[in-house]
Amino acid sequence: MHSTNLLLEEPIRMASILEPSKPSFFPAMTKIVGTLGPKSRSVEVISSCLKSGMSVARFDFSWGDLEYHQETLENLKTAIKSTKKLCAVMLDTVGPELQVVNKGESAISLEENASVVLTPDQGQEATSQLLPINFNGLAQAVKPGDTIFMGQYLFTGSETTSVWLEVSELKGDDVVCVIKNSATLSGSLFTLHVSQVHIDLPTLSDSDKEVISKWGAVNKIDFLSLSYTRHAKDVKEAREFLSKFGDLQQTQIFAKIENIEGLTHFDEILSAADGIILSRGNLGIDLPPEKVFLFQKAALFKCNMAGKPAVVTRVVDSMTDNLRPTRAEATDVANAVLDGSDAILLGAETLRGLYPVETISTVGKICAEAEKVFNQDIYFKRTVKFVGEPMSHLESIASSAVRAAIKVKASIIICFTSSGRAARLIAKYRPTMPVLSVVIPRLKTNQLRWSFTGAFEARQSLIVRGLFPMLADPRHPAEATSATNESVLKVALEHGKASGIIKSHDRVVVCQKVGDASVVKIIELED
Ligand SMILES: Nc1ncnc2c1ncn2[C@@H]1O[C@H](COP(=O)(O)OP(=O)(O)O)[C@@H](O)[C@H]1O
Ligand SMILES: C=C(OP(=O)(O)O)C(=O)O
Ligand SMILES: [K+]
Ligand SMILES: [Mg+2]
Repeated sequence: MHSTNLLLEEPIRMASILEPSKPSFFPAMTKIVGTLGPKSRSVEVISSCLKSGMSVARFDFSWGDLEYHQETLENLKTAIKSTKKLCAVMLDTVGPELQVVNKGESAISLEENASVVLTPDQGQEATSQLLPINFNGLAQAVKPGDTIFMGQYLFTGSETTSVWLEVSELKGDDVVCVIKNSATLSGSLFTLHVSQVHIDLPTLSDSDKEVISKWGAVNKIDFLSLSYTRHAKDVKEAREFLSKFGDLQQTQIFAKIENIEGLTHFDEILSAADGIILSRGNLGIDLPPEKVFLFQKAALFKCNMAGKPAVVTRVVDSMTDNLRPTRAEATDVANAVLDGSDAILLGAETLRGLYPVETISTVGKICAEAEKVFNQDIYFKRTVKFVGEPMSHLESIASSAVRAAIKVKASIIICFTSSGRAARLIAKYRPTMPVLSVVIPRLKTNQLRWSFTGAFEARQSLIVRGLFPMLADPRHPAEATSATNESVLKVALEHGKASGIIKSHDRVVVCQKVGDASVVKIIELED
C-alpha cells in the first residue's frame, strides 16, 4: 500500500480524495478475519474471500458440530491451494455463552410488553411464552430490573431479529421477563447476553475442551479465540490446557473482551494473552453506547504499545443483508484503523450474510484509504516516547529499520525471523510500507520424527497489520551465515518483485543477523 500519504493534519485538496487507490497485491495492510459458515463454506466462495483479502478464517464453535466445521476447513485448505493465498485458522470457543435451547428450531415471535419466562428446564419446548436456556444458575445471578439481550446467533443488533428483556420476577429457577420490543427470532441459535452480570460458568467449557482436543489438535490451529475472557487466569488455564497437546504448543491465544468484567481486568489479560479481540458485539451490550469508542481507543493503544495484535469486531453488520455498509459503518472501519487495529473480524456478515465476498473487499478498501491518512510520524514518536530508554537491542533495531525505510522511501522492509518476534516488533512501529517476514525454518525433533518450525510463525503473522509472511526454503541452513542470508535474501527480493511490491531501482531495507550482529541494511536494486 505504497501511495502518497495524505495527512489529516494538513489541508487536503478535496478533489484528491477521489483519486483511485493504486492496485496492489494485497488490499490493505490491515488484516481481515472472516467467520466461515453457511454462506461461506464452499471452495468457490472461500477462494473469493481469500482473493478479496481474508487472511484468517474463524471457526466459531458457538454453533455447528465438529464434522460441519471440518468440512468447511477442508474446503478452506482446497481454496488455499488453488489461490496460493496463505490463511490462518482460528478456533473460537463457546465459553460461558447463554443460549436458548430451541430443539424445534422454530421461529419465535415476541410481542412488546408481553411476558416470557426463561427456564433451565431443557425438556420444555421453546415458545413465545417459555424459553428453555442452557444455564441453571440464571435466577441466582439476576434481579428484577436487570436487562437481558436476546438475538439470533452472531446478532447484528437489528431490532427485527433481537429483543431486549427486563427481568420482572424470579420464580424458583425461572426468570420472568417483560419484552421491551417486538421481534421474531429465527435461525439456528439464539444467544443471550445478561448486561453487567457475572455468569458463574467456566471460561473454557467442557465442550470447548472436547473441541480443542478433537478438532483443534488435529488441525493444528494457529489461534484460539477465548470467548468471554474475564481474568488473566482464564488465559493461563487455556494455555495450560493447550500445552497438553503437542501440536498446540505454538497456538496463540487471543482473549476476547466481551463484557465489563474483562474490560476491568484488561491490563492483566493483555499481558497474559498473545493478542486481543475487542468483541464489540457482546461488549457493546455490556457497555453503554457512549462508552464504546473510549474503550476502543484506550484498548487499541495499549495493544499497540505492547506490540500485540488487536482485532476489532462487528463493523459492517448491515452488509449481512445489503451490498453496501451504512455511512456510519464505513467511517467506523476507517476509525478502527486510525485507532490502531491490526485486523477487522467479520461475524454474521460472512457466516450467514448475503454478500461475504463483497463485505471483505469493501472493508479492505476502507482500511486501505484509512491507512493512507494514518499519521505514522506522530504514532512513531509517541511509541518511541512510550517505550523510553534504554530500548532493548531488538526494539532499537526494529524502530531503526522502520525509520530508515521511511526516510529512504523504501518500498518494503524484509525481516528475517524464526520466532516471528523481530517481524512483530517492526510491525509495532506501523511502517507505511509492507514488511515481508521471511520465516527461516529450524529443524527440530520430538525424538520420534524430524520436523521444521516456521509454519505457525508464518501464519500467525497473518493477523498483524503490515506483516506478509514468506516461508524460506528449509534447505537453507537456519544459522545466519552471510552466504545463507544472501541466497535467502535473493529469493525474498524475487518474491517481492513477483508480487509487484518491489520495482526496479527501488530501495529495500533488510533486517537480519549476520554472524552475531543484528543488522539493518539498505539496498538499492540495480534492475
Ligand atoms: N534465521 C535467521 N537468519 C538471519 N537473521 C535472523 C534469523 N532469525 C532472526 N534473525 C534476525 O536476528 C535478529 C534478532 O531476531 P530474534 O527476534 O532474536 O529472532 P526471531 O525473530 O527469530 O525471534 C533480527 O534482526 C532478525 O531479523
Ligand atoms: C466477536 C464477538 O463474539 P462472537 O462473534 O463470537 O459472538 C463479539 O461479540 O463481537
Ligand atoms: K463464540
Ligand atoms: Mg461475542
